[in-house]
Amino acid sequence: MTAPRIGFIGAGNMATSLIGGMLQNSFKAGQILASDTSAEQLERLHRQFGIHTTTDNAELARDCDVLVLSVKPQVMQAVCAALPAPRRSGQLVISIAAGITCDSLAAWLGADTPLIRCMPNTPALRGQGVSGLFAVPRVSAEQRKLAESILNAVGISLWLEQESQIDAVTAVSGSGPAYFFYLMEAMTDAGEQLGLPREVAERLTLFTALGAADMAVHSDVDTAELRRRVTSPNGTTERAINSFAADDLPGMVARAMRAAAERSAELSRELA
Ligand SMILES: NC(=O)C1=CN([C@@H]2O[C@H](COP(=O)(O)OP(=O)(O)OC[C@H]3O[C@@H](n4cnc5c(N)ncnc54)[C@H](O)[C@@H]3O)[C@@H](O)[C@H]2O)C=CC1
Ligand SMILES: O=C(O)[C@@H]1CCC=N1
Repeated sequence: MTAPRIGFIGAGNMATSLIGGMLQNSFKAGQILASDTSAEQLERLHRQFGIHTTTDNAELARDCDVLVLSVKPQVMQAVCAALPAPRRSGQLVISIAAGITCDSLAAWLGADTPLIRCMPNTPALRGQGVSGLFAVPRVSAEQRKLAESILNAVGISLWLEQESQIDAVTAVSGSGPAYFFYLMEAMTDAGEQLGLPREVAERLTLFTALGAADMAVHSDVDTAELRRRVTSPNGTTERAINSFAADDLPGMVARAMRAAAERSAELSRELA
């Protein structure tokens, strides 16, 4: 069987992360195509990855076995409406856009389109991505496997039973890297305020984050227990954790993630 051709419509941050991760895995540059309105963005991608690029979205729709719709939610309807119809038989469409429902995509692309909604995240670039996937019933087992092969090349993927769960996935892992980056920014700033050179504070912060995440992923015990093991009675960590608790860190996180999930659902209504 010839390698499936995968076309990314919208070649921005997330598409770049996915393409970069795929090329470090089993995918070849010759089977990946990307289109974008920005010639500059395409030139960068072509130089970086050696993939075929074009400003013509329709070319990808004609040539590819899988279309990955990776434009911003606000332009998705116009992008879908401008694609040629009917498309290749059996062509799978994967949308990674926050908040765009399968019903909307089916209305814009045709009711018989095999559709998968996916919420990836940018660590895909390093093969450390995590994605939630939801397929409409008309997607075949083979097409599900094809989607998995793309997302598993850049990390891990989890299938969802209900489409509405994508809002929660967006709040947890889609937006999640930004929360950790924000915490790392704050820890670096605080380390500098405590008298460390900025580069030293940053290095300490980043490797602590990496080490903690790696330990948690490979641990037999949960993160609460791992936290307890760092926290000596009446020691330094206890003071810091008590300070976080007094400022209601868990409540802050819950409110922020609720806001993200609500925004995802709101986008679905706004852009339907
Ligand atoms: N950035 C992230 O961490 C994540 C983003 N997403 C989703 O991925 C999608 C893309 O997000 P980003 O990559 O962050 O945005 P981005 O702005 O970096 O990329 C979007 C690209 O689409 C291009 N574009 C605009 N109009 C176009 C058109 N008519 N035809 C072809 N290309 C066009 C833009 O020039 C841009 O390069 C969004 O729908 C977002 O919800 C999903 C998960 C994570
Ligand atoms: O902020 C956003 O809307 C997109 C979706 C998840 C991450 N970035």
